[in-house]
Amino acid sequence: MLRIAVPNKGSLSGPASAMLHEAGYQQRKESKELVLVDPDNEVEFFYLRPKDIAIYVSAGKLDIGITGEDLLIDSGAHAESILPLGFARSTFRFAAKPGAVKNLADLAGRTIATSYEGIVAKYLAEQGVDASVVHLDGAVETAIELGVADAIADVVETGTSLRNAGLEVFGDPIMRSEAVVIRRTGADTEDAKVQQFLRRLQGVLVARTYVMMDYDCRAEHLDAAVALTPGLEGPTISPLHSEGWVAVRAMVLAKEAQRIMDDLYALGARAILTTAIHACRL
Ligand SMILES: Nc1ncnc2c1ncn2[C@@H]1O[C@H](COP(=O)(O)OP(=O)(O)OP(=O)(O)O)[C@@H](O)[C@H]1O
Ligand SMILES: O=P(O)(O)OC[C@H]1O[C@H](OP(=O)(O)OP(=O)(O)O)[C@H](O)[C@@H]1O
Ligand SMILES: [Mg+2]
Repeated sequence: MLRIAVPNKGSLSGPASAMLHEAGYQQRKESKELVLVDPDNEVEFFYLRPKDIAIYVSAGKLDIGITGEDLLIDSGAHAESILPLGFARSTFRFAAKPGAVKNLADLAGRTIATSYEGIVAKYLAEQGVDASVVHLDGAVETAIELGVADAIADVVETGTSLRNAGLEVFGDPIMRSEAVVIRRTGADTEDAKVQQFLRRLQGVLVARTYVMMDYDCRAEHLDAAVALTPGLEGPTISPLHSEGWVAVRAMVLAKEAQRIMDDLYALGARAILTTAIHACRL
């Protein structure tokens, strides 16, 4: 049985379970379930606090886990990312009242509130800034107003939380993060079960990113059409019953599909269709 850690709460939890479900795995029906065995797929899921996942995986009892890159770094655990998953994308930044702190050097001798002490302490040490760090569990943006800190370091996605608290970022982003699959550093990822799990998730990522495009075009326009839809290995070309026409089928990036359809139409292609891909193995 492959043993996998899955976030039980917060921003990572819903999208992680949705991705596992799309990859054909059973997922828990209610949020109080802590362990779920999926016998058909020979997988056991452990629903754990996102901050703890890297620590469990590094201890070696769980084969892999899903967590945030920032949480992985913050934990300092002996674990590494093996597959980025494209959700829970965020940056990690310093912020303060406008004008109160202009740059990193201004933080010397000041207090910074954060839920990610590991990341902040490491970054300050690398940058040679001597500041105090105070740990808060969440809603860190309020710490300045309530006099607990001079600045904060927190996850920023849209920036709404900072704006609502009347704060402004300063300095370079400390790091960028997204959800990732992790394993214990140096663990055997050639293991067939781990490889199968990763291929399933990669299949979901591809199915979310690409659509299948079909169209008919005149044989003399085929080269120009194929340049627009090169596919992954190459498009499938089939003869049509009508003399001088061919049918073409290729995967294209979903976000480019409408532009490609316009360009194909302008070339004289017709019956241009796109269909969703539900699952795939490349
Ligand atoms: N608003 C957000 N947008 C995108 N990613 C986010 C956001 N907030 C947190 N994350 C990401 O989610 C992970 C944090 O997960 P975690 O569940 O600990 O925090 P949370 O979503 O803030 O939940 P909680 O309410 O329990 O603090 C990190 O990888 C972080 O980068
Ligand atoms: O830039 P934004 O789009 O506003 O997103 C960032 C905010 O989202 C998360 O907070 P969450 O709602 O999880 O509350 P928390 O601070 O209690 O963790 C994070 O900690 C930031 O506060
Ligand atoms: Mg949070």
